[in-house]
Amino acid sequence: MAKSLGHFSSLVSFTKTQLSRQCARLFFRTSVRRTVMRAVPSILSPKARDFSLPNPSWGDEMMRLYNHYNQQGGVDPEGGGEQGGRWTRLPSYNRSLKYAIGGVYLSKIIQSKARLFTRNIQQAGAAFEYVVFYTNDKQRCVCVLQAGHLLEGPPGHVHGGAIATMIDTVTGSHASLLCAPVMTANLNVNYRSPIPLGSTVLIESTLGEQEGRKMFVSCKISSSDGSKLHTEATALFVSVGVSHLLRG
Ligand SMILES: CCCCCCCC(=O)SCCNC(=O)CCNC(=O)[C@H](O)C(C)(C)COP(=O)(O)OP(=O)(O)OC[C@H]1O[C@@H](n2cnc3c(N)ncnc32)[C@H](O)[C@@H]1OP(=O)(O)O
Repeated sequence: MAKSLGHFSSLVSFTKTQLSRQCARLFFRTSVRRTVMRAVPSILSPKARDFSLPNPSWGDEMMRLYNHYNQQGGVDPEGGGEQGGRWTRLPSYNRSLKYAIGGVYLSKIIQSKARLFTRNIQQAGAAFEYVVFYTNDKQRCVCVLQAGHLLEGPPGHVHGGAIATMIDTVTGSHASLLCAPVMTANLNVNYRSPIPLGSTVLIESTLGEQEGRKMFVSCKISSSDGSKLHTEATALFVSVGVSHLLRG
């Protein structure tokens, strides 16, 4: 009896060892497969996430203005006419590199941890929620911005640096539509009235003179109903070669 029990326990321990080896192999195989299956689409995927699409953090005013500009054939509220009167949404990625051909792949190779300043907060609605639209003739852009609680400067209001960041982003995106890549050479900001934290505002960018590689762009931020002027700015962008960016 004791002998047969001994046989039984050694059989159990043998089976256990075999089983654990099999399990380990299986686990290794499935986890490797899982890792590869997860990595492959992200490496091969030609699509980058577009951050300018609505998410649940967008409030009523943000959604109302998004729908207003996003409507097919939505017209310019200031009556820009047939040519400049229709708005097209500009996609927005977490690296400007992703706008380039093959940029999704390049962003995995070049400084893969780098992220666009305005698109690097994980929590939706906590910082910059925005969408940019441009007119067909590319003379004007409008950005609908919902300023989240992490952008505080003076109590209850948006930080001046965050405002300048959004002006640089909108005017820079505008200039890039016409002649990418560009770099900001000069930015002048006049703060006229504070922007309440959590509010939705309109950032309007208008193309000014173009002189060779130089592009002058003006910009204003107003309350979503247009009744209050918050900020005015002018910016100069200089178009640069890719080598200028790589030179650092
Ligand atoms: C999708 C998200 C978009 C976000 C967009 C964000 C854009 C950014 O924030 S870029 C980052 C901040 N900017 C920088 O770091 C730029 C640093 N500066 C530079 O790299 C260079 O000085 C640069 C590219 C601006 C100009 O250099 P370079 O290409 O050698 O041009 P350069 O020959 O000096 O000047 C070209 C013209 O611009 C004029 N210019 C250059 N800088 C300035 C300036 N600060 N003020 C006025 N004019 C200027 C020059 O006088 C010259 O004019 P002209 O042709 O009439 O003689």
